[in-house]
Amino acid sequence: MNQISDEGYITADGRKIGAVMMEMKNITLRFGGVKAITDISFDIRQGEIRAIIGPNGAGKSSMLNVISGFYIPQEGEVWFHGKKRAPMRPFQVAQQGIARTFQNIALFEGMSVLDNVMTGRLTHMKSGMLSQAIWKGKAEREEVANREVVEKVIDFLEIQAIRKTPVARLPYGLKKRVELARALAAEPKLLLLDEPMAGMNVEEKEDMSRFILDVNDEFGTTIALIEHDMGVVMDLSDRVVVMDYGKKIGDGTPDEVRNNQNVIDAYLGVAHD
Ligand SMILES: Nc1ncnc2c1ncn2[C@@H]1O[C@H](COP(=O)(O)OP(=O)(O)OP(=O)(O)O)[C@@H](O)[C@H]1O
Repeated sequence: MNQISDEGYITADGRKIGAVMMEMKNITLRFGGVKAITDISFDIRQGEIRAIIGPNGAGKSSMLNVISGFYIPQEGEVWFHGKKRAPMRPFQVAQQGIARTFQNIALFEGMSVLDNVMTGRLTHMKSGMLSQAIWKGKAEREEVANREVVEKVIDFLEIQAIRKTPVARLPYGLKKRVELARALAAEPKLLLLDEPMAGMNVEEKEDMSRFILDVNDEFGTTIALIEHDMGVVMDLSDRVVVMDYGKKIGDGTPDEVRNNQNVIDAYLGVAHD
């Protein structure tokens, strides 16, 4: 990686990373007496794959929840595309182009893969029930356009064969892929992945890693992910934020983080899942 300038940097593998897309400034989040996040600042750049790592309870999911609007921090500011973000609800954050997957799969188990992925288009649907009744043509055109995006995502993630299958019948690894498909159907600018490889076998992890890299490469999607598998994190990410007990203890390229003594002491040097 070359030096980071305002415009961005070139990664070791030659990808062009752009300007800052999202900036977290001095974020503090409390749950009653528990401080989940203490005064953390970091940024995510256009086109980057950014990881957040740290031991259990470090505050990683809380941070992802702040980015996606599920939690409003008591202190600090969230900046997106150069503007300070007012406190907003998750659906408003989604409308700004931020989509996410969850640590525990959150799909509609009884619905087919196709219908689950279609729900990813909800933030793009402009026609309400009333206008659908009055302007049937417009609603139909919208439906066709939404279907096109969804079919493209289904092809891209190679899940055509299971498009009609109810999610409940799928093995775990495929469910995770369907969750990724639903998030991608929203055509996000920033994709948040909460432990995308958790519970997967080696082969499933390899598939998921490839899809994450392909999404970033093909659609230019910026990705922020939480992951415990260090091999995966170090392979996939351009830069890594390390959290411990709600504080930031490291931030840099995988190599910088790997050689950071605080990080080794708190996390990398000890056994973790
Ligand atoms: N909704 C909540 N109410 C109260 N405390 C919470 C809540 N969510 C998180 N916490 C606390 O905040 C701290 C950070 O939790 P968080 O889930 O963000 O950590 P994490 O790094 O994602 O952990 P893990 O790797 O185990 O998922 C923990 O002490 C946790 O108990």
